[in-house]
Amino acid sequence: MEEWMEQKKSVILSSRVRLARNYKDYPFPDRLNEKGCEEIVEQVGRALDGFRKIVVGEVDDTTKYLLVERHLASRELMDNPCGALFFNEEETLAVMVGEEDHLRLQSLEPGLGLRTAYERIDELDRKLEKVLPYAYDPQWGYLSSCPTNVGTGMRASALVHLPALSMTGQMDNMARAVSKLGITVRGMYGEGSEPMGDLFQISNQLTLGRTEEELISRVQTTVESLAELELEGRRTLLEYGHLDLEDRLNRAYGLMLYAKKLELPEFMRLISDVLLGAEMELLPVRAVEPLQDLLVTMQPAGLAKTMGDEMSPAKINILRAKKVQEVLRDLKEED
Ligand SMILES: Nc1ncnc2c1ncn2[C@@H]1O[C@H](COP(=O)(O)OP(=O)(O)OP(=O)(O)O)[C@@H](O)[C@H]1O
Repeated sequence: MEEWMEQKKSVILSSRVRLARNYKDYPFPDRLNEKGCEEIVEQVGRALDGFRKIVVGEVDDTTKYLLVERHLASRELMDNPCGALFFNEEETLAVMVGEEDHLRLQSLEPGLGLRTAYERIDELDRKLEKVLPYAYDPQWGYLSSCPTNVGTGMRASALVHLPALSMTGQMDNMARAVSKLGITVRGMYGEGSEPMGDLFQISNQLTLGRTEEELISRVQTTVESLAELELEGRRTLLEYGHLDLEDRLNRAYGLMLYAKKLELPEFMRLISDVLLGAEMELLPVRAVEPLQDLLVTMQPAGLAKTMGDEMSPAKINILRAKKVQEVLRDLKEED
């Protein structure tokens, strides 16, 4: 049982719960003028204690991309210059103002932590509701410009790594099957993002007509079932294609150890295999967590920041290869 829990932890990388909230006395964001947006930013800022504030229009592109890479903000928020992001020091709580809704409250947790994430965001939501005039209807619940967000306004999601299901060509079928249960499968950066590195975001499709607890339970059960199927897939690969699997994983490891430049799509493909190899103990890697961290730190804006804000793709690719090798050498198990 303990071993299963450990393995499952490596499949489920992080959890997020977000709540969509709107003001009752302002038009929805697509009709909101700049003045209205600034007023809401100001009021939310006053209601939040100890949060860092970033106004989208006041920061450079690298900082914007970095916030998306760190999963603190959505891509959509970054298109609104008067929008703002507030987040706490631990980066576990964030509030986006001026996204698809006036407010998007989000809570992030490592691993499968949907309930903890929900409790934390619920506490913040109750605090804000006391001072901000939310648009709420006793029959429909929280109101939103997009019908899929009316009701609880909640999306609960988990970011999962499913290389065995991808390798065996089962992901399309899985996505179709879970959609019948009201579950959506997206890429790692959410709506509209292509899956990379066999990373998928699993979340509830609708927020109306069910309680928060029901929605979380449904996402949690689906994610746990997918994790079980993934682990089963790994066992099958070991049993029936051991040599092919070892060959593929070692090739990825070798490329990562010796490449002089790594573009993002290639890096994401290789890191997925190397993570799988480390988790299955088929590669000489001592620990998995530093590899998981690379999924965030090796994205372009994070690397550009370490080079002093220069977004030159060629230089970023060289730096990525160098940094990955430092980590892999540090994690190498002696023979
Ligand atoms: N489980 C998760 N772990 C880490 N980050 C996540 C997770 N789920 C979502 N995110 C991040 O949240 C951001 C928004 O994701 P997404 O577009 O799916 O949600 P949303 O904006 O709440 O949904 P929508 O606007 O479609 O109703 C993305 O940048 C994504 O990286």
